[in-house]
Amino acid sequence: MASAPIPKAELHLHIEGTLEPELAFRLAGRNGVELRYASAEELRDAYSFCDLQSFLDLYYELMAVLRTEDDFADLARAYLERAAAQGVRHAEIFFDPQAHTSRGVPIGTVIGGLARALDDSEERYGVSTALIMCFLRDESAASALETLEAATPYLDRIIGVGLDSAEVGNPPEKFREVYDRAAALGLRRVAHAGEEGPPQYVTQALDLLGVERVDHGLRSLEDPELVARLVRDRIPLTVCPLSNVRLRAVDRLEDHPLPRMLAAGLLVTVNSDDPAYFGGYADDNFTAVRDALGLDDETLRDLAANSFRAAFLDDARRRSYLEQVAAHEFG
Ligand code: HPA
Ligand SMILES: [Zn+2]
Repeated sequence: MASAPIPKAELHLHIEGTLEPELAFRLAGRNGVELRYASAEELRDAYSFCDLQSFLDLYYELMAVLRTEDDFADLARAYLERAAAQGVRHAEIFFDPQAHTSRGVPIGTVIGGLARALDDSEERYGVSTALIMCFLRDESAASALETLEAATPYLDRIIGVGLDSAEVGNPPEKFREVYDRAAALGLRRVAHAGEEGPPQYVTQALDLLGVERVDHGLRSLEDPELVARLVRDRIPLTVCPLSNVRLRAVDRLEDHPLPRMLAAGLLVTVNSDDPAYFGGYADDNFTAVRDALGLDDETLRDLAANSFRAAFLDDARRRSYLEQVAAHEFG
């Protein structure tokens, strides 16, 4: 029998990116939303991307099926069930409120639905959770501030803020004020940087936004001083290998810089980003890098341990999860 997947935390996961074509069709039917695809198979066939923007276009289009609290709860439950089967014990989940409020779905509907699924996640799936609210960087700073204000009644449900969507031309400095405000509210801070954007965006995210973790961060490797800083300050990078190949940040998985990042001493984690679109959930990403890059068991154990080292967990929980990683037996 194949051994169980290694216990891991997932720290870079967009809940809207877990919308599988079959669920999209089910929700479209329930809500009377027309999709411009005849079937789930036809939709799946459209999942071929040449860059981040070509993916984002479809990602935002399909969100039209998400309308009610039940929709968001069903979406999150479907993810948590799959994640648990892939060894995920802790998930820090991104969501994009502006992608819903701009369609007339109130932020309370989004957070209420997600919270319902997360509330019994430990009991049902054995997965502890947290929510990270992301701002769309191709929207204005004023819109991000309004979104943070609209979220104030729900801050007990939100552990931190993030920054996602179209990166190039939307540098971190644009969001300085909203990140200052988030920090004042006691929120943790992360941001996508260095996925398609230059290493200067990673430096800005650290210097101007005060991020504790960098999402993607691949292009940091172009700046040796930045790499030295990330190593010295133990800033985690949440790397998403299958996403990088599908969005052409990396040509082939065999060419992925993950081994170079590990060799440089970076605190790297492996995550699925938008698994419904990129061909795999958390353990699928672990297996894919193992096979393509020839990673040995102890490297996989280190990656899994890094995921808990980089998570927003209290010390007792972190220790308990790290013990599970240390005790894992590979098949
Ligand atoms: O990988 C991503 N990058 C930027 N924005 C996103 N929104 C969902 N996934 C992503
Ligand atoms: Zn992402």
